[in-house]
This record gives sequence, C-alpha cells and structure tokens, in this order.
Amino acid sequence: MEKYENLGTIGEGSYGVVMKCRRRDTGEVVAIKKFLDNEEEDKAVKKIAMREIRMLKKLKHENLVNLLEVFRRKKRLYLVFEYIDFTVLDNLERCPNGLDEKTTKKILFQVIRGVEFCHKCNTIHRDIKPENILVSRGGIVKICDFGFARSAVGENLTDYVATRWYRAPELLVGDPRYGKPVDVWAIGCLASEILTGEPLFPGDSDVDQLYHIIRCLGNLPSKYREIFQRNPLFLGMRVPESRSQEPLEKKVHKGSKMAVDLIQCCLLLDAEERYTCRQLLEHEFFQHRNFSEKFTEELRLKMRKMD
Ligand SMILES: Oc1ccc(-c2ccc(-c3cc(Nc4ccc(CNC5CC5)cc4)n[nH]3)cc2)c(O)c1
Repeated sequence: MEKYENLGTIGEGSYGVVMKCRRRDTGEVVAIKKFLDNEEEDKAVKKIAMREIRMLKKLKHENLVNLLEVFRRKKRLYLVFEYIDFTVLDNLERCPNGLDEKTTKKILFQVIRGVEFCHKCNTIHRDIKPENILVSRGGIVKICDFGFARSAVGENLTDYVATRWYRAPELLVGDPRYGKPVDVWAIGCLASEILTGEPLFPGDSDVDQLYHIIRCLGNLPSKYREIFQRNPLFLGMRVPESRSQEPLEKKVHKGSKMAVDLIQCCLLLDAEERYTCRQLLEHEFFQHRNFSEKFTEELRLKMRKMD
C-alpha cells in the first residue's frame, strides 16, 4: 500500500472497506477495496473473496467499474478499481427534485447496458441502487459494488442482504428461485427515484415494503402469496393486501407516459413476466427519435476520447 496515498474511506463494501487513493508515482486516483485483516484466517471469507475476484475479472464492460489490479500485502488482499467522480446518490443530493428526463434517459440506458452484460455473463448484481451507480464528469455511467453479485446459475441464492427499498417481491416473500429479474425490478425503482428525487417504495420493514408495492401495483400473484404464507419469517402474519391504490403514474409524477411505461415494465409483479434488459433497451422510451442509436454513437466517441 506504500504505492498509494489514502484519501479517505468511500464505503463499506461486503467483507471490506473501500478507500479513495492516489497512486504516488502517476497521480492516478483509484478506489481500493481492502479485505478486513481478521477475515484472512476465515477460509469461508477467503473463498468469497476469490469468487468476487473471479467474477470481477470476467465482468469487463464500459458500463461496469473496472478492476485494475489485485495485490496482497502483509497477508491482506487489495482490489484496485477505477475511480469515478460521483454517484447517482450524489447527483440526487444536489438535485433533490430529481433529474430531467433527458439526463435520466442517458443514465438509465447505460445502467441497463451494464446490467444486460452482467446477465449475459450469468451474473446477478443484486444491489442496484443510487449509491452503486457511478457517473463521471463526462456523463459516463459505471455500475459498482458487486460485493453481493452472484452467479445466476447453480448457486443456492438464499443469502440475500441487499437494500430493502429496491428489493423485488419474489425476494421479499422469500422465493429462493429468484434470478436476473430482481435487477430489473431495482432498475425500475432506480428510474423513478432519479426522475422524482424520492425513493419509490421506502419500506421500513419487509412487510411494510410489500405494502408499499401492493398499494401501488396491486395484490401479489398467488404463487408469491403462497410462498409468503409458508415462510416461517412471516408466521402468523396475513399476506399484505391493499384496497387503496396509489397508481404508479401518480407516484412518478414527473415522468412522461413513455418513462412511466418503461418503469411499469420493470415493475411487473411476476418475475417471469418482467421485461429483460434487452426488452427494456428496445422500449419506445429509448427508441423514440432514434435516441438509442444516436446516444450509442455519442458514447463510443466519448470512450474513444478517454482512451
Ligand atoms: O466487489 C466490489 C468491491 C468494491 C467495488 C467498488 C469499486 C469501485 C468503487 C468506486 C467508487 C467511486 N467513486 C465514488 C464513490 C463514492 C462517492 C460518494 N460521494 C461522496 C459522498 C460525497 C463518490 C464517488 N469510484 N469507484 C466502489 C466500489 C466493486 O465495484 C466491487
């Protein structure tokens, strides 16, 4: 770590702390994740760290934060990533009423491209939220913190700890068969929050989270109600139901009809019906006035300038 000057902690990733650092010889600013030293002895955490590194090394895409280097120092493991200036959360703190639809569209387009790439690599991010979406001064968006990312195939996906407000209904009721659609749900919640400046479903418990969702989108599909009723965590509780409705178009008050429709497609209650990232990118919201093709070219030129 002598190679780097520590400029301060920027976050607590899973199993470690993430610091902003400057490389002494080149002046390059990076983000370094340091695995906690007492984890070294724990074989289980070493296995998790190795899985995280394997996953990060395969996830190379212009809209995913890039792992630059891995090194070990005094028995501690360090992951060196590129540093990007802001998070969407920073932008929303500067613009508490949300961002304009054009800026929102540019951010969402890049988030969905990044998540689509993860899904093509059979990886679920599992913690898409404003603080995990990085935005450079030039408007390039990169998703970070794959600390919770998991393979979408094979692994038992029951250990779920990601941020409640962006959690899909299948996760909240405890369906262990969840998959890639949980990231699409989170994208829908993110899209609304970027437009309005307010979290879409700010639940203060898992059951309250379900109430927020049901009040807006209607009652849960029967297959989720049955899982909820069998879940020992909800023993003795009734499946949340709601008669009063607060429709999505009212909650996403700033969005155009196309924007609300895109969010609606992300928030289909049944994960099997929910849009995929590819379907979202082909949605009228991104195809209208040829935005997708024009912006893709704009991004290509921006990336070329950065090289
Ligand atoms: O498994 C892992 C572990 C860690 C990461 C990770 C990689 C990179 C970053 C990162 C963060 C970052 N930039 C940044 C981070 C935090 C802020 C917060 N703004 C402060 C509040 C005013 C602003 C900018 N650049 N790069 C953060 C996390 C990762 O992507 C995967």
